[in-house]
Amino acid sequence: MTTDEQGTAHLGADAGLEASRVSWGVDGRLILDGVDCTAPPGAVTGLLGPNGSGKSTLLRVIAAVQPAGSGTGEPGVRFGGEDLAALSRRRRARVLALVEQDATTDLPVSVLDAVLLGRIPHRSLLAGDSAADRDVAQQALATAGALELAGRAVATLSGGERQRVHMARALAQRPRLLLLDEPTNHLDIAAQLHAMRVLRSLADDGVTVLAALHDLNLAAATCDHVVLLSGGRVAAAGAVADVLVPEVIEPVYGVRCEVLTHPRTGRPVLTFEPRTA
Ligand SMILES: Nc1ncnc2c1ncn2[C@@H]1O[C@H](COP(=O)(O)OP(=O)(O)OP(=O)(O)O)[C@@H](O)[C@H]1O
Repeated sequence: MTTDEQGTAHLGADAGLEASRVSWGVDGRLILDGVDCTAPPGAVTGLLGPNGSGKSTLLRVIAAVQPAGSGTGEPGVRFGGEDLAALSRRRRARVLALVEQDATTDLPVSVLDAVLLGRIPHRSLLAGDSAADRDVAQQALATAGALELAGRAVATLSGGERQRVHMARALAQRPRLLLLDEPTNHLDIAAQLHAMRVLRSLADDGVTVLAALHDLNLAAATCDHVVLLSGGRVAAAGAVADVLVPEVIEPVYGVRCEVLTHPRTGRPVLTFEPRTA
């Protein structure tokens, strides 16, 4: 692994994510059952699935917030060829950032200070924030559309404003692997599109992006690849046009689904009805 002057970690040239046969259980219940999940560099990969299908759990296992349980075979999460769980916490935090669903920040800190937390893995242990760290944090706030919030107390922010700050904190970390759990939660439609444009631009810069999303149309419009979970297993994975089809979506979500083609982009547009209709 090499590191540039901003402290960004660079693993091997092929720095994609490969999670193999990931299993995780609690209280005797298997929540993830032998999940394979890949996310290539330079792409936005959507992690889809109904409520409770295991999306958050998988992101937490990939981020090594939760240790992978013992499955069959040799379960593991590799990024750029390296075993993420084997890296030290500090080294891992220089490689990946996780934006958790409804992450709360109860600390009485300003938005700028919260975003500066993303710089901690990049500076020496006893050093405070440098001017360069502050620049990176300001840039991250601007990219996330939250620069005007910099002086506010995090505790006073609305749900959508907090979501932007969490994104900014992750951007300030300058990760090579960005994991996001419902990054468009609480965001209005313009802010959702902005957030997805930010992810696209990061992917264009070579960052590997894996985002759990509920909105299948947002995934259809913006993702390159999708991994669809159902009951802790992978129901389907691949290109958007191959996975977001009625034969796959209807049994997993228990709805009727039709797929149209967007007249301008050519991407799929999905419509849904209850199965009984
Ligand atoms: N620590 C835990 N203890 C008990 N059950 C858990 C724990 N963590 C997750 N689960 C259960 O595992 C299942 C998968 O949860 P997870 O949060 O990963 O799903 P999800 O796909 O992210 O759901 P959602 O779309 O509703 O956010 C759920 O049934 C959840 O209740």
